[in-house]
Amino acid sequence: MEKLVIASRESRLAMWQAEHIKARLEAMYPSLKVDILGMTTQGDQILDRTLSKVGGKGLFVKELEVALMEGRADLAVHSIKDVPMVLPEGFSIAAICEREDPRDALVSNRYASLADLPEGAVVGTSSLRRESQLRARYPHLVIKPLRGNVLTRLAKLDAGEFDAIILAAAGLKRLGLNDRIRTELAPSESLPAPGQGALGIEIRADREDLIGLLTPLDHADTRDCVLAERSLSRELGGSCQVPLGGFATLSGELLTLGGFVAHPDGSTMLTASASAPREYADALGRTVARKLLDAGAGPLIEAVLADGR
Ligand SMILES: NCc1[nH]cc(CCC(=O)O)c1CC(=O)O
Repeated sequence: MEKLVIASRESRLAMWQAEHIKARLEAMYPSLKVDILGMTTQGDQILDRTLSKVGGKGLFVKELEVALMEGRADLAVHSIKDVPMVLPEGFSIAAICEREDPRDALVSNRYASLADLPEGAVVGTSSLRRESQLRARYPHLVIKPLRGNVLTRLAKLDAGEFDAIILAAAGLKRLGLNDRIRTELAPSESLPAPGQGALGIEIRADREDLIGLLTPLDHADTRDCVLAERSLSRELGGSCQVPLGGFATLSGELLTLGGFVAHPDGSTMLTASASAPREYADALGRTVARKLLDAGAGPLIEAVLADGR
């Protein structure tokens, strides 16, 4: 292989991520030339509605998959949290790379922590997961929708539309915007999204020629955590339409997964967790999902989906 093409969204964060993978590949394989094919996805274009209303995660990856299918690109670099839990037929994830900070972060020009936000303070987020957790723990706050890429969201905060916004710490850190983070939210306060902070490399399933090349980019600890988180989400029909979180950690060879499902208004919040040896990551996700379903997640999910329609 002399040349590889990476398909990427064109946002600053997506481009940073594609450049990062390009640099790692070129460092490993000095004779390899890597190009980046930037493209706009529907998820980048539709900005006036929340993701839960326009059909969710697939919107950020579909155009990239078409490029893979048509042979215009060899691999697609994604934030794995934007990748649907069930890939379309004919695609596979060849590597899950080492995770950046998985936590959510509070960004504000006035307040240093969630606890400092006064009654009626306006917090921007369009993630039902973030919204439900804020509403459950801080019912005195006003949550307003905020879409667009990371820089657009920061610009809206700076324009005074919000007292604070919640973003993934990983995106800010990758863009060198660490100094915008006022506090990282502990997972007990804002449980991250399945896969948050990790990159996934997608290829066409028939491109076995790429597997060996990409395997060194795979990070086993991250992969096992993310597999458990994604298995939980998949089992609950995970999409952006239902507030749901999943976060796994490794301690030695033991994987511990926590998850929640909530009503967007924060009135119901079901939580569950379990541990298992890391080789059972997928089963662990199903176990935690089962516990949530036993606690009533099924009817809750049905009700949330019915409200959204
Ligand atoms: N939903 C958009 C998205 N997809 C991935 C990230 C951040 C980087 C990551 O989680 O890897 C973001 C922005 C955000 O949630 O603030």
